[in-house]
Amino acid sequence: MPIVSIEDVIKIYEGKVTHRALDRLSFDVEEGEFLAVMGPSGSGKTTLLNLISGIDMPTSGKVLIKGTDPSALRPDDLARFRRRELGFVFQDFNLLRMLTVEENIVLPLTLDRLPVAEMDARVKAITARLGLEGILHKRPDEISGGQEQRVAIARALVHRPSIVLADEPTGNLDSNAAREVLDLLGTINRENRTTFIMVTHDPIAASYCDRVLFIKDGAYYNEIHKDDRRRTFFQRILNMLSLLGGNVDDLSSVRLP
Ligand SMILES: Nc1ncnc2c1ncn2[C@@H]1O[C@H](COP(=O)(O)OP(=O)(O)OP(=O)(O)O)[C@@H](O)[C@H]1O
Repeated sequence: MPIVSIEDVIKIYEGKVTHRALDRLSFDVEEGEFLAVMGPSGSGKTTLLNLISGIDMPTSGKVLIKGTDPSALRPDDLARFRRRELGFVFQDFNLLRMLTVEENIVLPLTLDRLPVAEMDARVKAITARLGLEGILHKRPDEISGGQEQRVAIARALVHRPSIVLADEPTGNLDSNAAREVLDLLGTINRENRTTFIMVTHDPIAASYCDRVLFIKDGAYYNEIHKDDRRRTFFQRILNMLSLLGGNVDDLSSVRLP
């Protein structure tokens, strides 16, 4: 059974002007997959992540996460379901500036009222894994962007979610920090079999994934699967983006590092 199923989903925003942000979109994500979602600006990528995370509901069609329809859950159950099953990584890190690195990472566990010894053990394990031991008592303003994103990833993983949703996780990083973060996500994906769904505009970031799904005007456009070599996969992603058109950055300047 797929871990995420998007079944004929339509999302219409009602307002002064109604807007169909997703248009009969269907696809599955398999457990342990690392999926990138790409598409021009306004094609519905964030809307899709909001539906998967249960922040918003489809107008019609179904979103199933491990067979559960989040929109059918009561608010308390939905909150618990999101905390247990999902982790989130954002472009701007979303760390709490007043808290230390360690406090930011432990935060999701305090919401689940785990015993202190269990929380300590989990924070130790994840910070060792992500190489954050040396900065646990620093605050976000005292560390680099790449370190901030690693802290955000530790926070997303500390409660061992089955799915991590990442919205432009490398959008605010320089190319070296971006590569480190992508390598880290890839390692976690392989070793823990955590499923990743990553929205990105960046073909280099997408080339780290197993599959890239392209959407246009809220509808499925195409998808490509990784082959043996990242360089040729990257080139195929670029080709698809140029076919897709829309507001895609000047691709002629993009080169695989
Ligand atoms: N709350 C809302 N009310 C009305 N329209 C909305 C709302 N949120 C998004 N939209 C519209 O729905 C469409 C899809 O938006 P969405 O943010 O999902 O696109 P996106 O692919 O994530 O874009 P970007 O790459 O620029 O972040 C856009 O045309 C947007 O203007």
